[in-house]
Amino acid sequence: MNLTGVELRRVALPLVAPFRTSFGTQTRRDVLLLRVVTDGAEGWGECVAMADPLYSEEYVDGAVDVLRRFLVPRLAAAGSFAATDVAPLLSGFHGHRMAKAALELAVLDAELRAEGRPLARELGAVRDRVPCGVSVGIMASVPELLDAVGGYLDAGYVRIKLKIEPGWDVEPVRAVRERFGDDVLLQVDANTAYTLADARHLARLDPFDLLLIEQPLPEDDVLGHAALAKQIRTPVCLDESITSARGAAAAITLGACSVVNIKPGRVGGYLEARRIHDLCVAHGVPVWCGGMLETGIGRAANVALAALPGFVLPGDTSASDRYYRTDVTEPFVLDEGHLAVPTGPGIGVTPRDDELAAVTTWSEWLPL
Ligand SMILES: CC(=O)N[C@@H](Cc1ccc2ccccc2c1)C(=O)O
Ligand SMILES: [Mg+2]
Repeated sequence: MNLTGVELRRVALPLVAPFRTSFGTQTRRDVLLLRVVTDGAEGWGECVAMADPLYSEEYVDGAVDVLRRFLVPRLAAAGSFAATDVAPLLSGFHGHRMAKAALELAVLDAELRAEGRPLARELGAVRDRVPCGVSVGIMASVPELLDAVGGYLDAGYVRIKLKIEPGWDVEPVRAVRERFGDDVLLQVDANTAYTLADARHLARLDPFDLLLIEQPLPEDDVLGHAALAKQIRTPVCLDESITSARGAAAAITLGACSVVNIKPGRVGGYLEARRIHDLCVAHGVPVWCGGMLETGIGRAANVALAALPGFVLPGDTSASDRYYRTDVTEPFVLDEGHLAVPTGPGIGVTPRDDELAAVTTWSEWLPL
């Protein structure tokens, strides 16, 4: 396949409600979308980086720069190539996994659309719909949290994830258990907010039968997570720490995690995400699909990935209206707690021109 050009496009989407985590409060999403034009078809990709480097070291302006100056020119110089060539072609550039993932997805989408093949089948999906969990932010009070959780359970979400941080952890978890009972699938996500010195405090979550505690310690503290896992009963799940299949193998071997949150953007793309899935399945480690408040473009690809056999826990593949009043694609709507896996060629969704124009803040065409 030959690339004829890449369009970089930033869209601004207000969130339906502020989303507070241990690294700050978000009220809008500044998303970088990619449209790749090839001799065969067009393809869409989404970069999950935030506007500010608060979740990871990547941020939107940096992704734009590295794509414009390094990643796209590298592909342009390669002449004809397949989607599986993208990661090797870009491997000389260190890091920038979210930018690389966006470009790889756009090329993969174009390639599959040209051949009329759905992404889900290409990745090895075994289901036509996936059960959906929801990520619930830190709230101003426990009553507000309980209202939010009640609303999501009424909407049909099959798993609740509570953002936690020091000072907002045991009490909200206890309140949710007391209000909604022991059968609700419940987990927490600290986004690196604790240290190993908090182990005894985190062990106070053990009585609440959580599915997992996600990324309690800093992303580079794999040994700390292995030590913590020996001091608490709640299974440790890693998110920010897992950036490649090699890193996943090391974390599992060291006993740093017994569950993995797979986010294609964080690990450099959907093909690396599938490699991590395969590796975790081989080790008997359950995986689930994380979320980065994607638009329908990234959401469609995540739902396809979440349909692979090793994704045995509900993911953060929530409906579009969890975050946005309107989406750039047809919205993903929860149906009995599930989202349907797109069946069309490629990612199976396409942005609506009117919606896209309404939320576009900037775009640039990179001719090749
Ligand atoms: C659904 C969920 O909790 N996602 C991330 C955290 C997160 C939270 C807020 C975000 C705001 C803008 C962009 C990315 C974001 C990611 C996580 O699992 O750790
Ligand atoms: Mg997380």
